[in-house]
Amino acid sequence: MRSPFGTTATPGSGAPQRFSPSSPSYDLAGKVMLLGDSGVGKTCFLIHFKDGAFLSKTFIATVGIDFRNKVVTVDGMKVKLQIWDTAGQERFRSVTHAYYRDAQALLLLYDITNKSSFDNIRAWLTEIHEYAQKDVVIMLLGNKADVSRERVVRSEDGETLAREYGVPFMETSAKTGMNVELAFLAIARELKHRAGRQQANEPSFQIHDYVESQKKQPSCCPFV
Ligand SMILES: Nc1nc2c(ncn2[C@@H]2O[C@H](COP(=O)(O)OP(=O)(O)OP(=O)(O)O)[C@@H](O)[C@H]2O)c(=O)[nH]1
Repeated sequence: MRSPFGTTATPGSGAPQRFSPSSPSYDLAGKVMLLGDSGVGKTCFLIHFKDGAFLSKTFIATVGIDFRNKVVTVDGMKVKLQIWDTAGQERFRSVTHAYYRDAQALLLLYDITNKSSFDNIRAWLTEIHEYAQKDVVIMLLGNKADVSRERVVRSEDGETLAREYGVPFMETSAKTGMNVELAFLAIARELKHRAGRQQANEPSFQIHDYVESQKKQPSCCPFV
């Protein structure tokens, strides 16, 4: 039986189990998908998290879907994130829909320098509600926060939209790395929390509070 977190589960128990020493070197695993319009920076976001590097300026649109694994440590627990990078182009949508169903978390990106990528977020959320699990963790990310001169979406607008849908929000930069790791760490902590892996003395985890307390703001926001 497959557990909702991809870990080995005792048949009938339903709960994720700790891996034995002979099993892979992580305690918990989860599937995360990157979604958003073409060109918002999903591939760069993943590459920055995985390799700490920013890809060249050449934009090569993702074809179909691809994934990378990375293990992060949260309070001594190793959480393997299987991160799926989807193609933002409309013509690949039917392919990516098939992958929504067993994702535990979705990072939904728009580009702060591209208004239509922000305007399309509602349509993305409609698709998510149609195809993803009801309790999927969603985080809204306004990417390319490093290019403040070309900003056309105010940070407040991202915050208002996120509040409307009850999801955490932050601005990010796949170029400088601003809030990139934080987004994945917040997801890993939430997965750990949902799997009931809190220590007895740990306070209950609230993803909104965690993101709000940890996120960095862009150094200057001269948007008028
Ligand atoms: N300045 C800046 N440029 C970025 C950032 N993230 C991505 N880019 C650039 O934006 C372009 C598109 O980035 P990708 O990561 O390929 O976009 P994508 O969302 O994966 O696009 P699809 O694969 O078509 O869905 C590339 O030229 C990147 O170099 C960022 O945070 N800041």
